[in-house]
Amino acid sequence: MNFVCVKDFENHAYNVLPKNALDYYKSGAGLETTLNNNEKAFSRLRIRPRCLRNVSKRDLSTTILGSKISMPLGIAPTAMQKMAHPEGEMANARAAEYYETIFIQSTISTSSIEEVAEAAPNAIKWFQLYIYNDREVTLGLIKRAEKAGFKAIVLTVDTPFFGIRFADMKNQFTLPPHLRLANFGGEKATKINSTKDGVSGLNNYVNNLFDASLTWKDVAWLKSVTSLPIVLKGILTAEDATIAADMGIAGILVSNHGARQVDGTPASIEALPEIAYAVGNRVEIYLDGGVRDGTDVFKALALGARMVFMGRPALWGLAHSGEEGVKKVLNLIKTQLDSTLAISGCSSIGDIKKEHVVWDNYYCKL
Ligand SMILES: Cc1cc2nc3c(=O)[nH]c(=O)nc-3n(C[C@H](O)[C@H](O)[C@H](O)COP(=O)(O)O)c2cc1C
Ligand SMILES: CCCCCCC(=O)C(=O)O
Repeated sequence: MNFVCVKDFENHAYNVLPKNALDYYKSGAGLETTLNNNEKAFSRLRIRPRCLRNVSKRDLSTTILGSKISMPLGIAPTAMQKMAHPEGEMANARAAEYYETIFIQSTISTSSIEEVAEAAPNAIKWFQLYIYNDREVTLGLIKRAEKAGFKAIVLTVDTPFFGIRFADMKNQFTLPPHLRLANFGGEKATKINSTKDGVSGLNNYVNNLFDASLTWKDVAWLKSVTSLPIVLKGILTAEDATIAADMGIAGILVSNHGARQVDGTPASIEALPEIAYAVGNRVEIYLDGGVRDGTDVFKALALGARMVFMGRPALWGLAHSGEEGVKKVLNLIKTQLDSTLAISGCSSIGDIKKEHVVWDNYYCKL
């Protein structure tokens, strides 16, 4: 079968992944209203194409935190990728390396920081950080990422407590026994299990080991212990974006965590405009959540994002054929973005302007 869009890879993954893994990957929090809305909200945006603009030569490259990338689409951090393919994070990072874009490695990886660095030495790698109650463990992760050549620390700020995900509770999610969280030794590497009906092993792990007392003081602490630029992932309001910008944070990743934390938050693309308006000239802004097509990338850029990331689509690519599958997914979206640029009258990423996109009610008012 010819796979021509992300949905084809998603459908394939639904047929091949074991239930425990598939449910974990695909679920959102609670009733999954926000999960559906993450994708649907993109379809409430309309592109206003401009014509007769000589688009015979086009360039999708841009710069992010000083690094040149070939297109404004990267790979978001997702945990436990070896449940999708035996090479997990290493395959994903290699695909990002091939397409000269950014790979964000999760703290909760089934390949270690060092394994990913060795597998994809030339990829632009960022490290996603969860702050553990044990600050020495946290500091150890930061120092290892610095040593391994990672270019930024992405602090996830939307997970002080773990989201309620019905399927993981029903499945009593447990990490398959042949896998471990490769950045750790001891119980932090393996103790994702559940012994109680209706309880997910993930909630046990996070609610026991992650620091739920985090405040902006801890962001200042992080700034004081690393020389790497810091990106805050999970900001959804202008107020928090303003605090981050005032603190000199390098980047904000507008995200609702793939709608996995609390149902009822806005779609990421709905939250983007107020953040871009508040701090867009002071800090780099990125977005993830529901990006499934090149037109989504175009819309997010028009509304103020400098680049976007995808989470689940890369997992569906991994489940299809590892590194090659992720490359195919990246290539599909890249081709769609190139086509959108051309047909909208843009030759470069810098040509995408906010006037290129409006919310659907714009047309009802005319
Ligand atoms: C299976 C899965 C695991 C995830 N694990 C992490 C993680 O370890 N750290 C993190 O900051 N975000 C994590 N996320 C959230 C993603 O980084 C990202 O915000 C989200 O997947 C984007 O939405 P999308 O899947 O619609 O592209 C995870 C998301 C999924 C689907
Ligand atoms: C074993 C703990 C899972 C940690 C968090 C992974 C994640 O962020 C997710 O959304 O799932």
